Amino acid sequence: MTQKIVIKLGGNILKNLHPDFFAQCAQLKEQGFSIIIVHGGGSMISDWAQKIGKDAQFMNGYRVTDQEMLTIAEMVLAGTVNKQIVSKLASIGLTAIGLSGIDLKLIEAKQQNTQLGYVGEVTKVNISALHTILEQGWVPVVASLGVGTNESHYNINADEVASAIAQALNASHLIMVSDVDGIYIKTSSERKMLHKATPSLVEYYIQTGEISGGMIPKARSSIKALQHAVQEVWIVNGTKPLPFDEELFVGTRLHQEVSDRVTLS
Ligand SMILES: Nc1ncnc2c1ncn2[C@@H]1O[C@H](COP(=O)(O)OP(=O)(O)O)[C@@H](O)[C@H]1O
Ligand SMILES: CC(=O)N[C@@H](CCC(=O)OP(=O)(O)O)C(=O)O
Repeated sequence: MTQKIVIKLGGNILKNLHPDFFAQCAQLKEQGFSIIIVHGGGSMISDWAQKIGKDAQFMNGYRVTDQEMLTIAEMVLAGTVNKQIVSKLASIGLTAIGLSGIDLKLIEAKQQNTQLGYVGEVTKVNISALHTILEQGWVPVVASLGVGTNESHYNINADEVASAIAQALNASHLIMVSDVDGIYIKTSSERKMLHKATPSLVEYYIQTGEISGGMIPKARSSIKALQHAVQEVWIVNGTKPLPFDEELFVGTRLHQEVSDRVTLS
């Protein structure tokens, strides 16, 4: 079976993605990997909300989403952002199909927390729909929305959608492309990048408050993916080329606890 790589694109990085990013996606496909792109667009949702005089409000990295904000999120994520990425992939010769988690009921969800309104957490990924798309050799580009029972729609953190898809597809890698080099940790005298870490270390830094804001859902989603057979999660800066050369790796590389590792002989 072909190995799968899930690539998550954060909203902040979309305007400043390294010019080679899409060509690198094409190279992965040429090398025989299936790739799945999941995207957010948090900063664009906030910009459009502001245009109609609506302030963005967050709790632990999640956007408080009332009906009006959900509508903005749907327009921005499934509309402009999704189609921009599809067009970029098409421009380098890949056949990309843009979907939101609502299409094909790709992402089923339930309300995460009543205080957040229409924010969902993933309950199910429609794997057979994704397999059908991948079997065509197409690249699915998934906007982070979900559908609940009674057809309600939800705004879902894109890191969580990417992680759920990586888990469901048994992806080998989940690559979180963000606007920071990786996870930074403050020591008494300096701010250092965490180059390699296990889930328990990441959880520790969430508890100490070193990891905060939007990095909390990213870190927790990464931990979940690793607990479900994803071999590695990378948190990398999208202004730089994807670091496929191990020697030149820049970013945070998260791997399973040593005792959890499955060795293939
Ligand atoms: N320990 C940390 N290391 C790096 N970034 C952190 C850390 N704690 C909080 N952050 C914040 O998390 C942000 C990344 O999360 P987010 O903005 O949601 O990214 P994305 O849009 O790529 O999903 C960083 O820009 C930074 O402001
Ligand atoms: C519930 C929730 O917070 N949803 C996110 C969905 C977009 C997202 O995750 O975008 P980034 O990847 O750019 O952060 C939001 O509304 O901002």
